[in-house]
Amino acid sequence: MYILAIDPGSTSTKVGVSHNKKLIKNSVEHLSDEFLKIKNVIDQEEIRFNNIKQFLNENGFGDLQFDAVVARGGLLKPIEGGVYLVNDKMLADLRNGLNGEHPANLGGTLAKRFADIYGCNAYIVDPPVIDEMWEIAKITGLKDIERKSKFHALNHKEVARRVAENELKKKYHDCVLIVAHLGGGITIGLHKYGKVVDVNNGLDGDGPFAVERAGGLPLDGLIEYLQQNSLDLNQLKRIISKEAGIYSHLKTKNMKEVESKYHNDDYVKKVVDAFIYNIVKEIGSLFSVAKGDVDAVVFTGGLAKSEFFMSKVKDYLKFIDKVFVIPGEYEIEALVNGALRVLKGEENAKIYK
Ligand SMILES: Nc1ncnc2c1ncn2[C@@H]1O[C@H](COP(=O)(O)OP(=O)(O)O)[C@@H](O)[C@H]1O
Ligand SMILES: CCCC(=O)OP(=O)(O)O
Repeated sequence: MYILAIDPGSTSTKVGVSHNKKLIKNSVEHLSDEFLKIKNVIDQEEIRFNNIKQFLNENGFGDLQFDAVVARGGLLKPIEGGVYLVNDKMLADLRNGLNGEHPANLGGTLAKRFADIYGCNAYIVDPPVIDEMWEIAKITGLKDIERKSKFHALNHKEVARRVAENELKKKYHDCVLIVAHLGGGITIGLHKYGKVVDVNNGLDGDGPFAVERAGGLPLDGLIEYLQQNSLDLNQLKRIISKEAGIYSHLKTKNMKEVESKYHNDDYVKKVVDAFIYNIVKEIGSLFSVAKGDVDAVVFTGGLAKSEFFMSKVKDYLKFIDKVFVIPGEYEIEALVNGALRVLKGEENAKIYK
């Protein structure tokens, strides 16, 4: 069976072509001035579609007859985890940015365009809005405001399954894990018996600050900041999700560069130490609500590739028996596996309503 997997990021789209347990992965870069000028994510669809098509043609995949096209889904309404058929309702919600703006909104629309060419189905798997959160974890100190589940669900679930099966020799559904995805955004979630029962919203200002994201902010400071800088809400949202975090302090999103300056620049050291402090604080809070009954803590994402950052967090976590590092992300693998489960009849595709 041939499967095409599509995972849109901010300036690239990761593409996977899978056939009989072989997987070829590549990152298709969108670097044209025309692309970089586009303000709304959803308006990037045409360029991304053409770039992916060009990649398939140039790499000998142009004539393949795919059996399914599968993509990282976007900011839909909150739904349970699983594989979903891309339908008209989903396409409309993705195009309208129902629950926010994110490159993953293009996953479903691109998958559908390619699937229509091959005459097969398009699917999404575990989009960032899957919501398995305990009700207690959603209640905040203001009646009308609820915490939302928006996280790197696809990679969280895949690495959690891998650690459960390969390291702990248990089923994912029998484990309690704290998974920390450390990338441009950071999400740290408590996986209890197969469900992500508490996790910080990695996009909109919750949890630890990340490479480009603000995380939770003191409200009085935020109100003053909004007034002093005369910002409208869209500008504020952009700052919180793209121009905050490490970037707001150090004016770079390249954490290798940050790492190289740590020992020679006092301000870099101060910010990085605070960055690590906030990550382990979030892990500690989940450890507490799990009453300390945790099989393992798992680190993943781009920053988990760095021995420097990993040794700093591990230094705080000496009280936890098992800490695993699964560097990078396994989103393409998770997409292919999801589509295969449906094609083999092991799982039914859910219908988005
Ligand atoms: N080997 C490494 N050492 C330190 N930082 C790294 C390394 N590899 C990637 N990063 C950092 O990880 C971040 C990107 O992580 P990634 O999970 O790829 O993010 P995203 O998918 O959110 O863009 C960047 O800030 C990048 O500089
Ligand atoms: C937290 C929701 C998904 C997300 O933020 O993904 P990226 O960090 O890859 O933008």
